[in-house]
Amino acid sequence: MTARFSDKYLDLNSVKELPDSHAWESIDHDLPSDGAYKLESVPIIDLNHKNAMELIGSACKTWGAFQVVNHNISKNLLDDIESAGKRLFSLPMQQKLKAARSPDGLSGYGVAGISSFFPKLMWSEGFTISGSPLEHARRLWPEDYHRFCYTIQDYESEMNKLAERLMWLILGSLNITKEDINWAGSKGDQFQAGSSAVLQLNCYPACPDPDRAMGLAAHTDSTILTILHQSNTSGLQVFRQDYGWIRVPPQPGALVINVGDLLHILSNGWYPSVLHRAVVHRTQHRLSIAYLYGPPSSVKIFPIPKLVDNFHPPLYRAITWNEYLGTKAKHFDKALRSVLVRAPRSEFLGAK
Ligand SMILES: C=C1C[C@]23C[C@H]1CC[C@H]2[C@@]12CCC[C@@](C)(C(=O)O1)[C@H]2[C@@H]3C(=O)O
Ligand SMILES: O=C(O)CCC(=O)C(=O)O
Ligand SMILES: [Fe+2]
Repeated sequence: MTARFSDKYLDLNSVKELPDSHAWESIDHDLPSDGAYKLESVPIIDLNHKNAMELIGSACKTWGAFQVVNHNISKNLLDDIESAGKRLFSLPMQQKLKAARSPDGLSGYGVAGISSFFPKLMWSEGFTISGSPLEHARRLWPEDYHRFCYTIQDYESEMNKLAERLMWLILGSLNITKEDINWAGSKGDQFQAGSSAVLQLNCYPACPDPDRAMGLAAHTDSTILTILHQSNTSGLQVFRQDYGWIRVPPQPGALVINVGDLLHILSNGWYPSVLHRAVVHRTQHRLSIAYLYGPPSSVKIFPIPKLVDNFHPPLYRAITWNEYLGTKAKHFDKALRSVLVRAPRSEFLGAK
């Protein structure tokens, strides 16, 4: 079912009643923490802690996500990127549409790419930046596009350093060192060279009927890891087996780290990618900025040989980030399964 153009580009900020195009059926809003017992949320890890690596390893295994503090990203930069996002989303709709994402492109303004897999539209707007933001920024602010571009550049370069540091901490917790991965190089310079990250700005306007609306539907990220900066408004939830949806409360200055599908493959299934979603509010709007970090786009990703032995055969075949994004665009939540080496047993094939 495809939504009409007018639904897809509805100005959510001016809608007084939830339209049918955005009204979801049966959203599971019952959180275990609302009930009789409280389950804590993803751990908050101090990167200066002497056991940071072990703490991160155990968070990746049990949650597939954690928050970090003492990450060395300045408050100024976090505030700047948030203001840049606010400035963008508060532009009039006809201005934002000048930078609309083209049907076959990654970059630009529009609904989340995964929208086509759901019968209803999400209560959010997105702006995706892959490569230089110049062309789109010029269309948004013909007179004053530099400021936006500088902020994006600063933010991406700081995030790249943090993402790399986190990747080595995560892999380190599995006893993997820089010598075990040739594409990342001992200096990690290939990562710098290949444009290997995408920046996603998400805006969730206040919603007249939040219980029947979905900000961003449940998904895993097609990345090695994602660094998420959520403004001081709640909304992010992660799914934990046997418990259900758990809130990830905003913690001032902390960044949320998600394990993505490519790390799931690299770790041969030791660190599963985390299913997550964003819900919306009646009165508060919310902004989030996701730094989606991956390998150079044409490097083959496969289970790290050190993690493979007779008892742990490789679960996934080799695939590049580019190929994986194509697979995700086609199979969405069945993408990871389609990269499995062995065909899944028939009972796992599901109805579709
Ligand atoms: C590099 C990426 C990763 C993408 C696709 C492409 C550009 C935009 C990313 C997101 C961002 C929003 C959630 C998501 C699920 C979406 O719809 O677009 C992400 C998706 C993925 O992680 O699969
Ligand atoms: O807004 C959020 O908290 C989640 C965003 C997200 O999952 C994404 O951009 O991939
Ligand atoms: Fe995500």
